[in-house]
Order: sequence, then structure tokens, then C-alpha cells
Amino acid sequence: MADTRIVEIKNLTKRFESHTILDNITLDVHRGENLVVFGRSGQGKSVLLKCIIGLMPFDSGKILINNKDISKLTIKELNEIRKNIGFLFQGAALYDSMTVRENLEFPLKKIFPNISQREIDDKVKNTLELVSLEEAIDKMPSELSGGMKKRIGLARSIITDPELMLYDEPTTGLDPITTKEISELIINLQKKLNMTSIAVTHDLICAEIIADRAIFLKDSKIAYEGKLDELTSSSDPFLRNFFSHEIVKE
Ligand SMILES: Nc1ncnc2c1ncn2[C@@H]1O[C@H](COP(=O)(O)OP(=O)(O)OP(=O)(O)O)[C@@H](O)[C@H]1O
Repeated sequence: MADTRIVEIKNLTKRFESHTILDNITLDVHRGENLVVFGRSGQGKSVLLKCIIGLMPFDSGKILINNKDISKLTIKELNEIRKNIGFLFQGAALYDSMTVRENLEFPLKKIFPNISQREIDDKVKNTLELVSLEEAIDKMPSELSGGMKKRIGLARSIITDPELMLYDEPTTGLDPITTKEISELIINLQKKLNMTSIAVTHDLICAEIIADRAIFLKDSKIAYEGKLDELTSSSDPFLRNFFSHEIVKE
């Protein structure tokens, strides 16, 4: 049977001095899947994403991306893998002194140094179409609303056609309607571009739209794993408490 795993995490342990943040985590993410990562503040959700893209070294265990063990790669090989991964981090800001067009051109030129201006123009136009913001092409970030900035940030992360997208709190700070729009955009892009995604979120509106499966980090472990409705309807006192208090509900 074909191996559908794009990310394989085996017995991952990450410590900061004597503080164990991730303790022996094992997790597979399959091609085309949208995994949501929950957990209270400080439980290692962002650390997990940073380990996956090789931005943070870990103490033991393995992370394989497309069957390649990232801790055994040279910087050059790791950069090749990273070209295939897009990330939208918490508070990821657009470059304020650049127009929307220049913001989108930036990652393209960096990742594909030999790309022609014509290809760049087509890609920028098509990607803006995907996020329904063609008219913003010559605007400066200061002229955009919070929701529009998120859309452009999303466009910038997907313009290089990554196979895997990592989102860290993609809807933080947005009102419920914009949260819904951004979450629907995430799922539509994922379907159109056949991407796999891992999203850290506290936001149930977002999770309900995008999640195929969810995990819950607690006490440095994956404490719960399953379909989102299994977690939200669980009779487990901790989960009941989390989902009734921690998350903004519509
Ligand atoms: N570079 C670092 N050096 C030392 N400690 C760190 C570092 N990065 C993260 N930590 C610690 O690791 C723990 C997990 O941090 P992380 O940012 O992954 O939490 P989180 O679950 O994403 O939280 P939140 O929901 O608040 O964003 C925290 O205690 C944090 O202080």
C-alpha cells in the first residue's frame, strides 16, 4: 500500500533546560489531511511547528518529511524541504514598506531565483485571485484591513505552491465573521491546491471549518486525538472545561 504520510514524528522530545515541553510525541500526518492542534497556552504547540520545519532543534526522536529525516539533512537539503512547506505564523506581518505585489514577489524570487518576470506576474495575479483580492495589488499594507492583511499573508505563504502548510493561530484577533471567511479560504485553498495542513488554533469556529482530525497537547503529551466532534462532545472533564471556557464560540 502506498505510504500517504507526509509528516512522521517519532518519539519527539524537546526540552528547554530542565523543562520538558514535548515528551515522546508520536504523530503521523497524511497527505491531504488537515490536522488541528489544540492545547492551553504554553503547551508546546508553536514549538512543535518549529521543530517540524527544522527551525528548532530537538533533544531526541525523529521527524521525517516526505520520508526524509530532517535532523540528518545538510542545511542545503533542509532548505530544499522547506521550499515545499509554507507557514503562516502568529502575527506574521507583511513588509510595510512594500506593496502587496512586492510582498508576494518576495518569496517567489527567493525560492525560484531563475523565475521570469512574466511567470512572477502570472503567479501574483492568480494567487490574488485565489484570495479574492486582485484589486489590492498596488496597495500598501497600511491601506488594508486586518482581514485583508491575513488574506494577503495567506497568499504570500501559498504563492510558492507548498505541499504542506503550517498555520499558527491563523485567525487570532479577527472578528467571528472574518474568522469564518479566513477559515473557509484555508479549506478551499487546501482543496484546490491539494495541500496538507497542520493548524494550531484556539478558535473553535476555525477548527470546525478546517479540521479533519484534531490532537490535544497537555502535560507535554498528545493527551487526546480524534475527530473534532469526538473531542468537543467528550465527557472527559478536562476537555469539557477547555471547550466551554477557552474557545470563542459564535
Ligand atoms: N526559544 C525558547 N527558549 C526557551 N523557552 C521557550 C522557547 N520557545 C518556547 N519556550 C517555552 O516553551 C513552552 C511552549 O511554548 P509554545 O510557544 O510552543 O506554547 P504554545 O502552546 O504555542 O502557547 P500559546 O498558545 O500561548 O501560543 C513555553 O513554556 C515557552 O516559554
